[in-house]
Amino acid sequence: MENKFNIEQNIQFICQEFHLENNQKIKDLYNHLWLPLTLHLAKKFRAKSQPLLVGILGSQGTGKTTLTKILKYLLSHINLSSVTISLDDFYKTYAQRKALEKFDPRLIWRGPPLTHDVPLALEVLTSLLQSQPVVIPRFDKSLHEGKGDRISTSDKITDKVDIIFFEGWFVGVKPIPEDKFKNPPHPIVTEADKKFAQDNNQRLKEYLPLWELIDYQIILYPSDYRYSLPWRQEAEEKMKAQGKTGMNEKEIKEFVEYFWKTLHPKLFITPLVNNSSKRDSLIIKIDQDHFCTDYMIRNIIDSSKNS
Ligand SMILES: Nc1ncnc2c1ncn2[C@@H]1O[C@H](COP(=O)(O)OP(=O)(O)O)[C@@H](O)[C@H]1O
Ligand SMILES: O=C(O)[C@H](O)COP(=O)(O)O
Repeated sequence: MENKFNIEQNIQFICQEFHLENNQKIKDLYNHLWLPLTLHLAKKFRAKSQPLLVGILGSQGTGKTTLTKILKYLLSHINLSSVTISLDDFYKTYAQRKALEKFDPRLIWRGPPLTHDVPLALEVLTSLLQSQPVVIPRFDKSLHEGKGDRISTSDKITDKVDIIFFEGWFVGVKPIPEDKFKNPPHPIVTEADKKFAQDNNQRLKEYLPLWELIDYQIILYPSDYRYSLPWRQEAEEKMKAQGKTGMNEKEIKEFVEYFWKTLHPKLFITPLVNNSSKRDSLIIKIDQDHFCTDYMIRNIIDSSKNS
C-alpha cells in the first residue's frame, strides 16, 4: 500500500500547501507519524466498516488543523474520503454569545463550555456517522475584531464519508473530581478563578454524549502547555498576513490565559494522557517546534504498515 505514496512529492506538497519548512524534521514526521497514522486510521475504518469518528484533542496552537489537513490529503491517496469538523464550528453565533454574556458575565470570550451549540454538534456528527446528508456550520474567527462568528457559507455533505475528524481544544475532555481544584495551577489564582474553573468542570457534562461518539482519540500533548501563547501569536500573525483582522498581542495573551483558567491543561489533559489505553487512543508528544519527540509512536502504529 505504501507505494501509493510518493514520499518526496507528498512532502513537497504538504510543505507548500500548509506553509511548513521542508527539512529533515518534516521528513521524519512524514515517515514516523503522518504516514503510519494514515494507515492505522485506514485499518481502523476497515475494521469498523462504517464511518470512523476520530477525535483530535490539543490545546491552542498544538497543530490540530495542520495535522488533520495532512491526514486528509494522505487518506485520499488510498481512496478514503474524510471531512474535518472543528469544535469551533459549533460555537454559538456572535449574537447568541452576547446574550450568554448577560447570563454569565465571565463568558467574555468564546471557548468555555456553554459557548458551543452542543445539540447541533450531536445532530451533525450523528448524521455523518449514519451517512445521512448534512450541513456543517462553519465559524470565522476573524470576524468582530477576532471574537468570531458563524458564517453563512456552510458545507453541505451529501456523499458518504469514511473518516470524520473532529478536532478541538477540549474534544474528549471529561469532568474531574472536585478535590483537584484545591491547589490549582497558575493562572487560576483568585477564589473567583477557582469558582470559574469549577463551574466549567460541571458544564463539561453537557459534552459527554458527544465524546461518546468518538471511535479513536488522538491527543497532541506539548512538553509545556505554555507554548500555546507563542503558537497562538504565530497563528494570529498568519491570519493577519492573509488580510484578515485578528487580536492584538495583549488580547492574545488574555485569550490564552482565559483558556487556561477555563479548563487548565494540567488538570484536564494530563490525566487523559496518563490514563489512555493504546487500543483506542494515540498520544503525540510534541516540542515547541511541533516536532514529535516520542518515537514510541512507531511501536503503537507500526503494525498498520503491514496491512
Ligand atoms: N508539524 C508542524 N511543524 C511546524 N509548524 C507547525 C506544525 N503543525 C502546526 N504548525 C504551525 O503551528 C501553528 C498552529 O497550528 P494549527 O494547526 O493552526 O494549530 P491548532 O489548530 O491546534 O490551533 C500554525 O502556525 C502552523 O503552521
Ligand atoms: O476559539 C479558538 O480560537 C479555539 O478554540 C482555540 O484555538 P485553537 O484553534 O488554536 O485551538
